[in-house]
Amino acid sequence: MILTSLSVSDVIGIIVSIILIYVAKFYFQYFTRTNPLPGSIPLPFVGNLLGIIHYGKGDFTVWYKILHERHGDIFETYIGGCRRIVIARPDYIEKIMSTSTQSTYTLRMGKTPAFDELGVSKIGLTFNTHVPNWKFNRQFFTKVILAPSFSKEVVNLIPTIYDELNEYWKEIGEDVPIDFSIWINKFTTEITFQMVVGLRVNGLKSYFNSFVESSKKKFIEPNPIDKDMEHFPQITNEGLEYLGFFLVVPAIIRHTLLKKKNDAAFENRKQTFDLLTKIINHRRKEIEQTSIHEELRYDMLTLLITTNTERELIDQKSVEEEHSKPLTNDQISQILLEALSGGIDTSSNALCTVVYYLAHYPEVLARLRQELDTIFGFEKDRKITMEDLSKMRYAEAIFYECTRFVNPAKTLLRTSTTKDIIAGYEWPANMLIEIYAEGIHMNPAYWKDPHKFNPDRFMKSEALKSKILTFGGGVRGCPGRKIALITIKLLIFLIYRNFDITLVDMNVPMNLKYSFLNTCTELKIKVRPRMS
Ligand code: HEM
Repeated sequence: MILTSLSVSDVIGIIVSIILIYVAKFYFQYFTRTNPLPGSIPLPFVGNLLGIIHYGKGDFTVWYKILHERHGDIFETYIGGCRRIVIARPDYIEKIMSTSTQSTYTLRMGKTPAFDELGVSKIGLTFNTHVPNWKFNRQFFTKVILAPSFSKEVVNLIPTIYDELNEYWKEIGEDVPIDFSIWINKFTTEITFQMVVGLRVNGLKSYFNSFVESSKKKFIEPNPIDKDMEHFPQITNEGLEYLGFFLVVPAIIRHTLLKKKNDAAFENRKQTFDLLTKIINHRRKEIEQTSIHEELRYDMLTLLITTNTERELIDQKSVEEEHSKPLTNDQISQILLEALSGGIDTSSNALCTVVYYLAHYPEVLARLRQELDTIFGFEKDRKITMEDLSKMRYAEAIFYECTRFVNPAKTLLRTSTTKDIIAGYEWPANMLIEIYAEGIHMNPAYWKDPHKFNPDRFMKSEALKSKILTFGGGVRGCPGRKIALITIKLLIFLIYRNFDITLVDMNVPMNLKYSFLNTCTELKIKVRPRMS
C-alpha cells in the first residue's frame, strides 16, 4: 500500500538514506571497538548489501568463501545488520562444540529482534533463546527420539512406505527419466509426518497422479482433519524460507520495500499453526476416547500430548513448576514443527548427494553392494533390524563423505553467554559466532586430499566422525541424528539392493540452491531393477 503511493525519487531517497545510516553505524562501531579481525573494513556495508542481494538465493556464504580465501580461517563480517565472527578451523571450535553441561554456548543466536517479531525466539528448540525453556524442550525431544521403541517404529515404517514408492517406480517404467530430488523429498516427508504426527499426507501418491494418465491415477482419501493437509509440507517448507528471509534482511527493508513478503511470512505462520492445532485437537480427542488400558500409538504427537498427564508414555518429570504441567497447544505445535521441518529436507538432500556421488564413483557403489550383500545375504524379504543397520559401516562412511562435500548446513551459529577467548582474541558476551562448515570440511590442514571423494577416510578413523559437522555438535547439536542415520541407511539399503540408478546426464553438476539449507533442486535419474 505504502509502496504504491511512493514516487521513484522517494524510493531512491529511502535507499540512499538506509545506505548512509548503515555506513555511519558500521564505521562508528568499527572505530570504537577493540579486537578487530581481518575482513572488517570496508566490508560491513558490502557484506550487508550482499546479504540482501543474496536473500532470494539465500546464499550469503558466497561472501564467506571470498573472505576465507583472502583472510584465512577466522574473519569477521556483517550480514543482516549483525556483526559475526566466522571460523573455518576445527581447533578453534572445540570449546564451542563441547557437550559439557557447563558449556556457555547454549545459545544458537542471542537477541534477534527479527525472530522475536516472528515469535520463534521463546518457544521450541532451534531459535529458542530462553535457556531453561530450551533445555526442557530439548530433554523431552531427545528422550522421545532416542527411545528404542521410537526407533523400532521408524524401522518398521520406512519399508512400508518404500513399498509404495517401489510400486510407483515400477509403473512408471525403466526408461523414463524421473526427478529423484522430488520423489525422495515426498518420501522423507511421508516418513516424517507419520513418525511425528501419525498422519499420511499422501504426497507420493499425488505426485504419481500428477503425471500419469487418468486411468492409472490412484484414489486419495480426503484427509479427515482438514482438506488442506495435503499442502501442509509445502506450507512448512515456505516457512523455512521465510526464516532465512528474516535472518538476513534488516527490519527496515522488510517493513518498507519488502513488506508484502514480510506479511506473507506472518500469514504462513498463522496457517501452519492453525493446521497444527487441528491435528493436535483431533489427536487429543482420539486419546480421550481410548480406554486407559489400551496402548496408544507411539508417535511424537502422542508423547507430547500425554506429557505430565496420567497417560504419560515417557517419564519426563520436571522439578520446575512451569514444566510440570501438560504442554499447551502452542508448545506442542512448535516442537512438532521443528521435528517436521528438521528432518525432511536435510535427509532428502543428503540422499540426493549420495545418489549423485555413487553414480560418479562406481567403485564405491560396488563396495557398498558388497557390504549390503554380506549383511543381508540374498534373502530379499528378510525384515531389517537395528543390528543390521549398525553393521552398515561403509554406507555410513559414504553418507558422511557426501555431506563433507555438500553439507546440509553451510554454517552453524553460536552465541556465548559470557565473554570468552577464541583463537587468541577476546570476545564480549553475546558475540555471534558462525562456524563455517564448508570451510572446515575442505580445510587441507585437517583433511588429507580434501577435494578427493574418499569414504574410506571415515572407515580408517572413527574420530573423524566427530570432526565432521553434518549434524553440528555440542549441546545444540542435532537431536535427530540417530533417527536421521537410521532413515538414510535404510533408504540406501532399500534403493541400492533393489535398483540400478543412472544419472540422465553425467556431465551436469549437482543442482543446488542454498536458502537456510543446501537444497538439491533437480536430480534426473533412470531406475531399473538391479542387474548384478
Ligand atoms: C540427515 C538428516 C539431518 C541433518 C543433516 C541434520 C542437521 C542438523 C544440524 C546441522 C543442526 C544444527 C546443529 C548445530 O547447530 O550444532 C540440526 C539441529 C536440529 N535438528 Fe537436525 N538434522 C537432520 C535430521 C533431523 C531430524 C530427523 C530431526 C527430528 C526429527 C531433526 C531435528 C533437529 C532439531 C530440533 C534441531 C535444533 C536443536 C536445538 O537447537 O537444540 N534433525 N540438525
